[in-house]
Amino acid sequence: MGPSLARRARLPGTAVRSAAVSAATSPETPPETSLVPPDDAVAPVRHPEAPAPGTPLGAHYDHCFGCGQALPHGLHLQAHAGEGVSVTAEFTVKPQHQGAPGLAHGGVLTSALDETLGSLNWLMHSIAVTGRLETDFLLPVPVDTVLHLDARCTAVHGRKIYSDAVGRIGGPKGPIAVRAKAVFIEVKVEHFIDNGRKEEIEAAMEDPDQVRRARAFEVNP
Ligand SMILES: CCCCC/C=C\C/C=C\C/C=C\C/C=C\CCCC(=O)SCCNC(=O)CCNC(=O)[C@H](O)C(C)(C)COP(=O)(O)OP(=O)(O)OC[C@H]1O[C@@H](n2cnc3c(N)ncnc32)[C@H](O)[C@@H]1OP(=O)(O)O
Repeated sequence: MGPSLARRARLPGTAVRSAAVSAATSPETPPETSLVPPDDAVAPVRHPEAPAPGTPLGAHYDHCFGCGQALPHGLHLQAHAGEGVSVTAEFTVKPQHQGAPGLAHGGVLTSALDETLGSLNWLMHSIAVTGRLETDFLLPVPVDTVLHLDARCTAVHGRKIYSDAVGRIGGPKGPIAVRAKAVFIEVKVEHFIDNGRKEEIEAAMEDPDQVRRARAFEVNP
């Protein structure tokens, strides 16, 4: 075996001499938004027409990697409305979700958290995209495990929606294997229409169910 990368002699011309750039001060990257809501944030409000607790939320888009049924290798996550602005969801780790042998990939687990947190916005009839998401991985999650997810919205500040989630293994009351905090940013439906690839957007706009699902969230009371 050759020397480790740390001990290997540097190749000519590979030294990086540029000054350290702080993400917080670079004009190209705005500073990170804190995951802690500001003091003047308000409590989230459940929309009066939000589905009753226990109701399955269904997929927002059939080809969504998280909740869609059309992708064979997707997560096929099933979320249910909870009390207030909370949801529960289940995701079964499949062999195609492995990172290390027999264990779920961390990015896949983060996707499951992201999807669950994203579905909270439905209960407020708000369309929002993930702005920031931080995950803690506390236990390894083997293939075939059912991850029991529980998410709630904690605060809203302007277009920023603060939420957190945990994922338990060994049952809905089992130990926490993953947890996350997120800030979602409310957007108009045009966010998708203007930015999505043309062929998928056209197909979505030709699907009356998809248009209904997207438009239903546009008008807040
Ligand atoms: C008819 C066909 C329609 C088809 C549509 C189909 C279905 C639609 C329905 C529902 C689907 C909705 C979501 C999907 C649900 C679940 C999936 C999981 C969720 C995801 O996986 S989703 C993908 C990953 N996600 C992105 O792809 C975002 C990329 N990004 C951007 O598109 C922009 O970056 C954006 C829009 C985020 C902001 O841009 P912007 O210009 O609108 O915002 P702006 O600068 O005005 O900031 C306003 C305030 O947000 C703060 N802020 C801004 N950016 C932030 C950040 N990143 N983190 C934390 N805070 C942030 C500022 O600090 C300011 O805060 P303050 O007001 O306090 O100053």
